[in-house]
Amino acid sequence: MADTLKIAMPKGRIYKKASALFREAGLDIPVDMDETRKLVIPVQEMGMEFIMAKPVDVPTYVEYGVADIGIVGKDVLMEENRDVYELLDLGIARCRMSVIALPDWKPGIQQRVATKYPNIASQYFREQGQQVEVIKLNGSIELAPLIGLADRIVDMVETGQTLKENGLVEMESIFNITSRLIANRVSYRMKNTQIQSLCDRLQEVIPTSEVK
Ligand SMILES: Nc1ncnc2c1ncn2[C@@H]1O[C@H](COP(=O)(O)OP(=O)(O)OP(=O)(O)O)[C@@H](O)[C@H]1O
Ligand SMILES: O=P(O)(O)OC[C@H]1O[C@H](OP(=O)(O)OP(=O)(O)O)[C@H](O)[C@@H]1O
Repeated sequence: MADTLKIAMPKGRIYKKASALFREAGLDIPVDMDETRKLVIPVQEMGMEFIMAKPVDVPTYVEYGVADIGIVGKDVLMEENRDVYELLDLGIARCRMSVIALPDWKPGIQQRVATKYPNIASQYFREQGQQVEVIKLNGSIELAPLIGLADRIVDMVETGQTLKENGLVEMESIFNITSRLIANRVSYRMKNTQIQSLCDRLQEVIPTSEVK
């Protein structure tokens, strides 16, 4: 009997899409799992165990090896910069990281940028040769330029509805985002057969047009 394969699953919007992908791959995931408050959930199939995590914490659990593998957005992966293997682009939860401002924005001397992603934003503006003060927020980022906390924001855009409803414009798209399957470096060697078999099954159901 193989060891349990521990998977850090992000609660929220990625979980819904990831569990649908697992089911498409023929893995027997109970449909209502996102409605339970249970945080460690055994899944019979392939001897898996789901660890229901806050999305931003997934790379931490995987780096420390308390989860063998995990599912996480490319945005979090880049921001957290943890020592993990990136195994697979799952092509789900597609959106983009962008610089956003009010339509009348003009470059000024003292620029403030609000974001949930201070590392990504700082690196981006450094590469652009722009000196900005980065302010970390935890949600409703679009509020910042509306109420004068910041001149610009760095945030995700999917449908563009949030921008439209708040009269904001996308100045530049920085990179595209999809969810990724990541692995702990030791687990990848020790549980390679199980991990590879899961990757193979998932790969069969990721539409090629979705993979970037
Ligand atoms: N509007 C969106 N469209 C598509 N994918 C998105 C969108 N917003 C976020 N994502 C992706 O989903 C991931 C998780 O987002 P979600 O909103 O579920 O978590 P969160 O905001 O980090 O969680 P919490 O609400 O617990 O703070 C993001 O890291 C990103 O990869
Ligand atoms: O282009 P759209 O389809 O409108 O999606 C983009 C919005 O979705 C995310 O917010 P989320 O729903 O995670 O809420 P948050 O403000 O709490 O981060 C993101 O931060 C944008 O605000």
